[in-house]
Amino acid sequence: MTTLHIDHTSRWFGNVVAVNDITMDIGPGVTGLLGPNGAGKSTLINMMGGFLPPSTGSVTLDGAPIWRNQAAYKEIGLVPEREGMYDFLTGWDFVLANAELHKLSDPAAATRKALATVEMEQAQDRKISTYSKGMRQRVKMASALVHDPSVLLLDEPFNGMDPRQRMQLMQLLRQMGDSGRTVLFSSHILEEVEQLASHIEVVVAGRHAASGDFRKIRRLMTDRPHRYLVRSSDDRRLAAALIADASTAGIELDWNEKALQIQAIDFGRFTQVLPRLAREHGIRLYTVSPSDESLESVFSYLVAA
Ligand SMILES: Nc1ncnc2c1ncn2[C@@H]1O[C@H](COP(=O)(O)OP(=O)(O)OP(=O)(O)O)[C@@H](O)[C@H]1O
Repeated sequence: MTTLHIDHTSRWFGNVVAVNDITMDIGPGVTGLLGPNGAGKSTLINMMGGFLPPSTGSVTLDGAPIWRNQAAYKEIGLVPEREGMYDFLTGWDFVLANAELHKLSDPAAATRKALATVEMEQAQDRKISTYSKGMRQRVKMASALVHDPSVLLLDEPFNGMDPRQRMQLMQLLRQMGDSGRTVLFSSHILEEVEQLASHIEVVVAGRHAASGDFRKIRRLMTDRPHRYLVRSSDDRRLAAALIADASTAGIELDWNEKALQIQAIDFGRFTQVLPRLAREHGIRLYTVSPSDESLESVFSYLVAA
């Protein structure tokens, strides 16, 4: 078993609280760390990878603190988000350098194996400066895998990849999860996480917002109250008819937009009731549009829940 345990962990930078009292366990298989930009995902991953100490709380691997623990570093591979690499090196040299840093007994053999795992043998002797985004990502991956770690952490690994590269990486991560490794990757895209992760942890504004399989997270996100902006031929009459219905929790007249702002608590029912009531009262609907569909608002709802 290889389990990361994050226990009441916070991390701040000056006045900025990047991670705020988070507790979670990450075990074998593929876990998705989902959250909008600035949620604290990279900070969490850097603490799990031993690149950053927590300000308070603890981050451990099978019970042992990770920060400045060489034994733990041998078990962990980290693929960072940043693009900065040594462009003048070849892919081979880049991965070999990491194998040597880990003081592996046969660095060349380990490098060969890692580059084969990510199918980069063909391009291994080219300079990194000539690589595409996907190739760079794969070489970073090989470098993180060269010491055969049981925990693999990836920060936004799918950013900027084309669909084919994305599928290849998903397949590789799935295989690693199936083979008993602990694989954690961060993303701000729910669909990406759904496709790959058997378990999802959601963080928002430095806090832990939800955890579960994708069905649970999807349900949490679609069951939330929805806000709609509605324009019609008779907003006042429509508001009076709607407020009597249980699907609606609140209605405001928005003077700027010259429209109704409607808070629907039963999404399914509301989408049926609105056109029916409009028809019954002879009201024409001009606009019906969600006014809070941004990922941020969905995430904020999860935090408040
Ligand atoms: N070294 C640092 N110094 C100061 N502030 C930092 C530092 N690292 C992160 N932060 C701040 O901490 C917060 C969380 O950042 P973090 O990079 O962990 O989030 P993220 O979820 O990975 O977002 P993104 O996907 O945009 O990188 C942000 O407000 C960020 O500006």
